[in-house]
Amino acid sequence: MTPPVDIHTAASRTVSHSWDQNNLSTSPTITFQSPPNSWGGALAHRVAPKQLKPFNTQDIKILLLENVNTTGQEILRGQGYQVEALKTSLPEDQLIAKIRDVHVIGIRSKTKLNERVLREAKNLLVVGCFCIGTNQVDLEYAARHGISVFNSPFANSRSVAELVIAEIITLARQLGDRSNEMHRGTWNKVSAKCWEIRGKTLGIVGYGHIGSQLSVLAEAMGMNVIYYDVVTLMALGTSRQVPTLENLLEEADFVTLHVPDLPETRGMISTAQFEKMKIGSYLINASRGTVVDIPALVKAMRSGKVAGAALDVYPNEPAANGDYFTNNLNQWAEDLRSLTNIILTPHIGGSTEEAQRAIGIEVADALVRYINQGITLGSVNMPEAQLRSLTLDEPNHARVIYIHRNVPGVLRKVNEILGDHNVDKQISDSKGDVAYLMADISNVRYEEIKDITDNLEALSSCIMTRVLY
Ligand SMILES: NC(=O)C1=CN([C@@H]2O[C@H](COP(=O)(O)OP(=O)(O)OC[C@H]3O[C@@H](n4cnc5c(N)ncnc54)[C@H](O)[C@@H]3O)[C@@H](O)[C@H]2O)C=CC1
Ligand SMILES: O=C(O)C(=O)COP(=O)(O)O
Repeated sequence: MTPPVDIHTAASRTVSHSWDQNNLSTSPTITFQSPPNSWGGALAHRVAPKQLKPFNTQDIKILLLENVNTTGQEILRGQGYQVEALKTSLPEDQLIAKIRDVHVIGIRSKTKLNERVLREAKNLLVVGCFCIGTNQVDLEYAARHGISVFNSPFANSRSVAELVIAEIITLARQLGDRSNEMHRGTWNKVSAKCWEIRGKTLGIVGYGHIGSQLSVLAEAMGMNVIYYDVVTLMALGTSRQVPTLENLLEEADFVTLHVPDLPETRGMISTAQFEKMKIGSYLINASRGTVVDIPALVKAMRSGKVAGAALDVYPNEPAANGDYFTNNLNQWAEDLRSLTNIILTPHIGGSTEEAQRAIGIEVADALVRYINQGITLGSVNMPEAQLRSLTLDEPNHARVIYIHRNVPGVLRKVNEILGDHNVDKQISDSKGDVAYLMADISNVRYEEIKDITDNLEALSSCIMTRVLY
């Protein structure tokens, strides 16, 4: 095909991984649509954004796992992308087979995108975590291979906080047990060891989006709130930060965990911590299953040290709904099921209509912005870079995106390559070993785009190059 001179009608692949020469698309002719209005004020501007190519949007293949909300699916389909949406996560081998083919993957908390899986993802540009946690993705490996990762940092925080409030009262009044008894036909009216929550102390471990929201709700119900966090944070209401986890455990009637999955938080609540807790206190974990040593919890509950617990998360969680909560999945599952006053829920902390809709919109918008415009605002593993959109007033402009290793001298070399053009605007930022450069250049002829791409890819620092025009 003879390329036309006008870059607006040009058809050429101008995005590539330096480590993979598989074409993302070989015949793109349709332009991208404009980003949605939900970008918000910061990105809005008066002149209509130009539709950037080179891809036929229908060439962009997206795999959505774990029942991503239809709001998100519709935004992506509205762009013309090919979207396959599955209700469950996939076993690793099936995931590998599918991920080889796609440019974008959307997941929730179950799908593990570890190095083994990502190594096979030769065409992958971007990952959307349609949830808060990103511990299921090897963020560093992804960044080093030019794959940006986005999430929704707080759209389900309120849902988790409300669930925890419900659990505090449910545990204090042994509602789960009374309800189970009634379901079995047993009337068992008791008040022994059933309490009001008014005046009791709630200890929040991790005072971030969820912990701080919970703090406000708990105080409104008359609880005293203390919290422990590795950083010093402003206390909301009359809550109080305590200096150590031990202080919190010794003082709290209810301990609730809201920390991310990190090496330091794994097994954070184990035998030594249960020993510090008050006799007859309660434990709630809606963070990650790795944070609590479950056999130690079982022991603490059998001994009466812990009067009740609510667990929403587990070290191993099944890929789909079904009768999976057995010892085959987690070796202590039957022990947990045999305890009284324990609420076991299947990781539903963020599972409300409101949260899932909001997450769908937020993450899908971020993916569209990244695919169509290269904007990394909100990325959890790339430097955040934003340039205002190219507009129809700028006909022969191109946006150069260069993801590269963060080593000295790169900018000079890139600017030599772009040197024959006027660089209208440029942004460059780094995060650890990876840097992200975006430059809008003017007076670009179609023939020059391939040269620019080839020259950038020839640099030893190159991770991935995209030229949008
Ligand atoms: N059950 C569910 O469905 C959901 C679970 N989650 C989990 O909840 C976690 C917390 O969520 P957010 O509040 O949004 O996170 P966040 O990032 O806003 O807050 C986490 C807080 O934990 C603190 N922290 C980190 N390491 C710590 C340590 N070793 N000791 C004490 N504090 C520590 C941080 O400084 C931060 O203030 C998420 O990472 C996710 O794993 C989130 C949403 C839904
Ligand atoms: O948002 C999170 O981190 C959660 O744990 C919720 O995960 P989910 O979307 O329900 O798989």
